[in-house]
Amino acid sequence: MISKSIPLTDIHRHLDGNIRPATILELGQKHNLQLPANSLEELIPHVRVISQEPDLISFLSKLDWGVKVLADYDACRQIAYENVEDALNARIDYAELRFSPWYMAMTHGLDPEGVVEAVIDGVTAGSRDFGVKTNLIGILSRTFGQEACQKELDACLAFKDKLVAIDLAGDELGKPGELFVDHFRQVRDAGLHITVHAGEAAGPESMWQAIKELGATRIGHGVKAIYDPKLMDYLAEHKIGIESCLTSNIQTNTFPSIESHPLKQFLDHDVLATINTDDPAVEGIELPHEYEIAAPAAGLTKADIRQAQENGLTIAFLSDEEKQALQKQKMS
Ligand SMILES: O=c1[nH]cnc2c1ncn2[C@@H]1O[C@H](CO)[C@@H](O)[C@H]1O
Ligand SMILES: [Zn+2]
Repeated sequence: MISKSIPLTDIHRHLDGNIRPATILELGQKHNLQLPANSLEELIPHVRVISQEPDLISFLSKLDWGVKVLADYDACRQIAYENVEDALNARIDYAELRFSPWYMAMTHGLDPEGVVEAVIDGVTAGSRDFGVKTNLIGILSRTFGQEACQKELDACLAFKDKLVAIDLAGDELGKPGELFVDHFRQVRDAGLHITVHAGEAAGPESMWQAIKELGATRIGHGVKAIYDPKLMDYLAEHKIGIESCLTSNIQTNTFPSIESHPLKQFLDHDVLATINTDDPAVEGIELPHEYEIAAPAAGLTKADIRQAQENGLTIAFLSDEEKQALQKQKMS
């Protein structure tokens, strides 16, 4: 139920949450690192969510082995490149790939700026070789605190012309947005777009804060808005985009089941909500699964799914000309 006449976008996709298990094994062996298993079959349960995790933090721990094998800049370049090939295999026309330089750098003491450069290199080469249009979003991993976030922000801003936006991700409950007001003032000064993970583990107040104090024009997940009618109205009226990730929200136990997911309520309320993956390799899904299996299970009609696909292009961090060019390609 992916419409062939509308560009397929994935605008919430963590590049460092999408490291292939086979690559984790390969890089671990290449760099003589201690892994929890020596075969793919045994490694999978350590790097992939098998059913539902108790909470967001347990879910996020499944991403850790992926970044622990990033022993040098070549490894960062390789996983960035493979991410674009994965996007092609998922039939994606345009991907916004996001990554946290600090999270990727910290295990092996890499320089976050070197990580940003390597990711840009890998994604640029991948886009050229696989023909998928991409943009990059730098992540501040709130989990590691204000100082680490300032370091990764500095690394991102050193390459600000190669990024379209900055995001705040990680432990939303433990590290609230209030701690990052100064960081996002710098992002606004640099002229980058802002999207923030909010209303996932915390409530609607976290989304208000992201919009009003951090300057977010898009929100990652944002599902808790359904408990605040004023916020639902505000999102629709001010065209704040919602980056929904259905399977992720079940695996993090944000919602108990796919049937209870509120994406349809957003669409019925004329909020610009979209369908995305989040961390595909960790979740064991890809974008077609979200469109063809998860979305119908969440109660979306064919028309709803089409609307969500259209919204993806509408809220993408692209110029009008770039959007038209993508649309034109689908028509030819
Ligand atoms: O669903 C999510 N919610 C919040 N943070 C996330 C999610 N998925 C990944 N990360 C966070 O993003 C950074 C890596 O790109 C890491 O900080 C990881 O914990
Ligand atoms: Zn995310």
